[in-house]
Amino acid sequence: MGLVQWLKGQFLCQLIICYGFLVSGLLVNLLQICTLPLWPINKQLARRINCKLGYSLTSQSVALLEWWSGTEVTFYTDPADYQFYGKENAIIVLNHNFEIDFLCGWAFCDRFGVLGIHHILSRCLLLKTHWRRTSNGRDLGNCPPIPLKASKCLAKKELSYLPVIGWMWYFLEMVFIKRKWEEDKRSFVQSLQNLRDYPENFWFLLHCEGTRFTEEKHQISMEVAEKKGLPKLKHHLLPRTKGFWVAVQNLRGTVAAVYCCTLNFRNNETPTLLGVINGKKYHPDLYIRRIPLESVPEDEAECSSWLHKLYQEKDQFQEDYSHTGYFPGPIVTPLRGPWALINWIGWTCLLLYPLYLLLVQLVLSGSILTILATVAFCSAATERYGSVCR
Ligand SMILES: CC/C=C\C/C=C\C/C=C\C/C=C\C/C=C\C/C=C\CCC(=O)SCCNC(=O)CCNC(=O)[C@H](O)C(C)(C)COP(=O)(O)OP(=O)(O)OC[C@H]1O[C@@H](n2cnc3c(N)ncnc32)[C@H](O)[C@@H]1OP(=O)(O)O
Ligand SMILES: CCCCCCCCCCCCCCCC(=O)OC[C@@H](O)COP(=O)(O)O
Repeated sequence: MGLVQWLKGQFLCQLIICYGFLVSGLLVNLLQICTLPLWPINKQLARRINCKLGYSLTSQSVALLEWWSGTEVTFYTDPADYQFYGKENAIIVLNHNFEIDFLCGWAFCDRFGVLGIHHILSRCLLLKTHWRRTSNGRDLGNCPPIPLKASKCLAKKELSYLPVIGWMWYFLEMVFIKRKWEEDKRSFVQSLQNLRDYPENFWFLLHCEGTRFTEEKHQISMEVAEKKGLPKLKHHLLPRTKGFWVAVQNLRGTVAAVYCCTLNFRNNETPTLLGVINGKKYHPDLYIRRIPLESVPEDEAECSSWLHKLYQEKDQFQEDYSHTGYFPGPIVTPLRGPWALINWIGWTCLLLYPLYLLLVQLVLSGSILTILATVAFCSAATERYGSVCR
């Protein structure tokens, strides 16, 4: 095992990563709260600032996935569709089987600039074009318009209470639901309507299955499929169609396409967040199909059948993948930008400095007892953590 791989497995390194994420997250939350007075004055500016703040947090987990654990998503898609990615608003329909599917989603977003900021930095720092100054919606600088992007999702209400991530999503105008239609319908429609004048291009993620796949849930949902006379699915739960239909209806004219995304991992890997933090490399494959929104029926019943048919196709892709290890279509490799890593290193350096001062103070305090107690605590924690991970 190389030194770098050994370091990745060390509790102290992982503790530093989690410390950095949590403290920078709370700082981001605080800065987001500071934007509150701006909302009534200049809502679009407040939204843009929140997107950038969101990027500085979310991209840390992309850096963790791609640079720390070395996991790279392999993208399968039709090259004719590829040209649209990152340049239009879209609804993303994704299977929900893996603990780190959201991380792979963010990595996908980042490759196409939909996570937040890197296009601006690329242009301003790498290509040396002028900073885009906007006023009354016009470009005043002489660089071409820069696409500004954001990722959104439909998530269960409980996630909005999570410190750091949930609070950040609140400011990013994620759509939260209680998964009880009667209670959700008003706020769901309102949240979708709010996205109609969102100043950034966005991708809106919908897990139509409504919950993560387990064998037990699969069995129950296939009983529902049987009662409804629908073909059984092997790799997916039966999709809930109401949320998809409402999203499509409310985002028509705003969103150009549905991206049907099917994610799987090679060699039957069962990836975990802890594994990623431990520096374990996984092998995700993501198949993306672009379906123009006009081909999704407007009528609720027809839209429902359309979605069921889509899931039957997705199920077939997964079945073929389980035999061949491949999705259809050529592999495309969008470039990995350096910004997620630069942002992560920046935060880590900034937040490690107070820790370093604390350490110096500890050593200078000269108290052997305190130093020994600290070393003993760290060793015990490392040992305990090591036995949990093994
Ligand atoms: C690799 C990634 C690629 C791309 C990613 C790209 C971009 C990423 C972008 C952004 C990322 C940003 C952040 C993401 C990060 C992390 C967060 C990720 C996910 C969050 C996870 C979640 O929270 S998932 C849970 C929330 N989502 C949903 O629930 C959506 C699906 N549900 C619905 O749409 C529902 O319709 C509803 C919730 C809106 C309403 O549900 P309700 O039940 O009240 O009404 P319905 O009409 O839908 O249901 C009643 C009908 O259902 C039938 N029924 C009963 N039991 C079942 C069953 N087990 N399965 C299926 N159907 C069932 C029942 O019979 C009723 O049928 P009727 O015919 O009588 O209507
Ligand atoms: C640099 C360190 C980075 C550390 C990264 C940590 C990031 C934590 C982000 C948490 C994001 C939470 C996303 C959770 C998705 C989720 O919650 O899925 C489950 C639900 O669908 C189904 O729930 P249910 O139906 O109730 O079982």
